Amino acid sequence: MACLTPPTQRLFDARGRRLDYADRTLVMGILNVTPDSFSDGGRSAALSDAVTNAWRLVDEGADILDIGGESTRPGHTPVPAEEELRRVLPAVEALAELPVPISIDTQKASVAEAALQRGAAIVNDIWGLMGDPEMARVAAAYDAGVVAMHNRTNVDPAVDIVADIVAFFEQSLERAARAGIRPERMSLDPGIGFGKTFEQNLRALSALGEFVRLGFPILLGTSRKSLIGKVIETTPAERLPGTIASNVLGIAAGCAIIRVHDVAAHVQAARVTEAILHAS
Ligand SMILES: Nc1nc2c(c(=O)[nH]1)N=C(COP(=O)(O)OP(=O)(O)O)CN2
Ligand SMILES: Nc1ccc(C(=O)O)cc1
Repeated sequence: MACLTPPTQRLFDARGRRLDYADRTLVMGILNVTPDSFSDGGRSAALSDAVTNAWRLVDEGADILDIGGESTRPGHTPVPAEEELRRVLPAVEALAELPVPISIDTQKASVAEAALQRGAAIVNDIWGLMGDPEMARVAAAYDAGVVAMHNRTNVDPAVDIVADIVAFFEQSLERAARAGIRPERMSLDPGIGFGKTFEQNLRALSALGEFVRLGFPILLGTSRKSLIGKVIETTPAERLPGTIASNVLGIAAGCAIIRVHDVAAHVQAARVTEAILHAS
């Protein structure tokens, strides 16, 4: 199988924006320019709010800014490409001078390409290059970084989710290799909250070390998600403590990137976690 071999250095390289995760976890700040995202919908839908919130996330210590124009929460209504472009492109353009790389959170190759043309550096695909058939080609053409997230169309409680995630990653890496994407450009994400039962989400979180051992940077996205509300009844706005708990364990397991709404709190949590890990 034409699978990518893992990079030799702990560097995630997106269009020359080198993200070093050897000594510290990278924090990806979430900017949803949507009216309906599950926890921050509407907060950055107006361009002036998007710009203000983006700079705040960077001031708080975000290493990457993830811009999304379609909520993919369970039960979401799909957004046509024209509408998604109308939402994300002004934000990508207005934030081109940001000191951190922009990642475009989209499942559409046309949206990814338009954002890459305007300076985005990373494609964050919730279908791990296995959805839109043009996605891998577009990422390769721009030498973009890629976040390949595991997902499933059907939730199946009987599936061994860890084996399913590893098999999916292998297929994503094969697609990436075929399209000419370099190993240093790839990161993998188990897709917490996507196509999984509550038990499977917990199982995936408890097996992060197995994904880390594949050798590619692992991105973890648990921020304010419903699995936290299932453990302890809370609204999304009340889930920061549970989010931090999951990310601290993710860092201890070797994850390279955490994707979060609450950047300042996670920068502090990450630095303290790393200080303790380095002392041992
Ligand atoms: N790579 C990756 N991408 C993601 C992930 C994730 O875990 N990993 N979670 C999301 C859901 O969170 P968001 O706050 O963006 O919610 P929304 O889908 O309602 O906009 C959206 N995008
Ligand atoms: N896009 C998503 C948004 C939210 C969740 C969740 O709360 O589990 C999952 C996916």
